[in-house]
Amino acid sequence: MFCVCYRRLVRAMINWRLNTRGQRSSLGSLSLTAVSANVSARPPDPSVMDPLVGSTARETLERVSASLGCGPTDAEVAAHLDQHDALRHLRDQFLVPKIKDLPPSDLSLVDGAEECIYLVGNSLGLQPKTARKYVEEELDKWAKAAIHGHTEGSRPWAWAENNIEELMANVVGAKPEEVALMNGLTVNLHLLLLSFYKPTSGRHKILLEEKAFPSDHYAVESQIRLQGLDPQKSMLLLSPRPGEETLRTDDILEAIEKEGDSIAVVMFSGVQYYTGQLFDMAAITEAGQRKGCYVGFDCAHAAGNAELKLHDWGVDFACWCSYKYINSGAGGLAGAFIHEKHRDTIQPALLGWWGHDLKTRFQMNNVMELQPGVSGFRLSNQPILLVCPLQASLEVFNMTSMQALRRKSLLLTGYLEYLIQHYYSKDAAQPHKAHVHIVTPSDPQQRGCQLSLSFSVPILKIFRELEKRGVACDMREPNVLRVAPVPLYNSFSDVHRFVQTLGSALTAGSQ
Ligand SMILES: Cc1ncc(COP(=O)(O)O)c(C=O)c1O
Ligand SMILES: Nc1c(O)cccc1C(=O)C[C@H](N)C(=O)O
Repeated sequence: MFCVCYRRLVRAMINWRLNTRGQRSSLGSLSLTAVSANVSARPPDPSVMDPLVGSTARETLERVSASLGCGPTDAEVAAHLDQHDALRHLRDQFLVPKIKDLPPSDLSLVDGAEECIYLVGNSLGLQPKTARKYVEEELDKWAKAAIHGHTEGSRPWAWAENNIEELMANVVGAKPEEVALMNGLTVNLHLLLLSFYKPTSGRHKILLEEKAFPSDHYAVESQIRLQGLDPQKSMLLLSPRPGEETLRTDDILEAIEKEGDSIAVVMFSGVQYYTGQLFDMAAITEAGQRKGCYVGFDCAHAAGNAELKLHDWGVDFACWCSYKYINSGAGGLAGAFIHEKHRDTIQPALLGWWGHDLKTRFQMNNVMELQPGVSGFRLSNQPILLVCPLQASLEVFNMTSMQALRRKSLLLTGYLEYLIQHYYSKDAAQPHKAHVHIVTPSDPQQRGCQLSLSFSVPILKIFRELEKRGVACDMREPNVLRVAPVPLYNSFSDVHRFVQTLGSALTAGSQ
């Protein structure tokens, strides 16, 4: 009985691979044609969209407004930038909630029929339109073919996640075999630390930011305890200089240089969740490895946001969730990366059958044939219902490139910064006027799309007033409002509407 099933499975795998090889390449060229058709119908104007051409976002905005005969803060500029945005069509791939459907909206203040101003893709990305279709396909398959779904259809459950690894690898700058899709982010961080954190008496520390995301902090703390060590002695927390809000790259590198001999693992975030600071991952990796440390990154806020080159930078390991910028839905399937240089040397501490070579996995002879690299870290079969929305989103990423998204992002976030500074900077002539301070670094190379804002008036009231007016953003204790215009689906008009709405919220919230 088993032999029959197993043979059928292997045959299905082989057939599937043979059939889809052709399909996938033709799909690839199809989608390319579709994208280039779109672009050629409405050619992008690089002098409008590329802030590098105009040097800075500010210069681009001033140039565009001069050509339109208006001021840089006028809504016409936003409309013009949207019109010339070569990625504009990607918004149509997502479901943007209407204001009336957001629970905190106050319909006496805003038109509920309008789309909300969604600036919280840094916490939960929007739903790709094809997500529901893909999930329904698998529910249908389960209903009609049940057990046969493991091997049948366009998304055989037994290896469905393998088929989207390449798409994910493109987003994080990795080779497909360096990426695994599995578990949640914190679970993956633990699995990776179990293999990379091998403390000795001399080299036992983990270096991380002082205000790392709580789950990362707890993961590191508990890994240190698991090794019988004291977090007080082995957890090295790096804070900004007194009076400063973000870390200087030089200070990070200096800490590594100074403490490196006792550091086992440098474990930073790619983009800091609270401040929005994008760390110089290449420089941190180089500095850490020069001192003999392993260097890993939590890319939760960097994946799908910044242009990552995990492979080229030689990062040892990384992990990320996929429900923020990668739009896979709450609790979506997370990612893990191990550089190919560790393919045969770094072993998983914990084993499960999904780490076994697919070709012989279902022979079930209890003799492990471990897949090399990160693939061997898989434990359980992957939840197909989580693979579906992730596939839907990665296919949208595949319609463009991280380079093109980043190019738009620089201008989009630069535009947000410009408008906030223009309207809401501290004004010595009006000391009682509420003002906004941008915590995120002003250097575009040191940030992704998020700006973290603090206020001269109580932040909670401002947040509530924004929410009433159809803005989705979030607040993080103690004192920032995070605003993230995501280049995949946000428009310049979203940013303009947000800044206008912020004016009303500041007035209402200051009373
Ligand atoms: C930086 C960072 N680390 C860890 C987590 C926790 O992720 P998860 O709950 O998916 O394990 C999050 C988000 O919730 C995060 O932003
Ligand atoms: N997953 C979340 C939840 O269920 C409730 C509140 C927040 C979250 C988040 O994912 C938070 C997110 N990682 C952040 O950067 O704040």
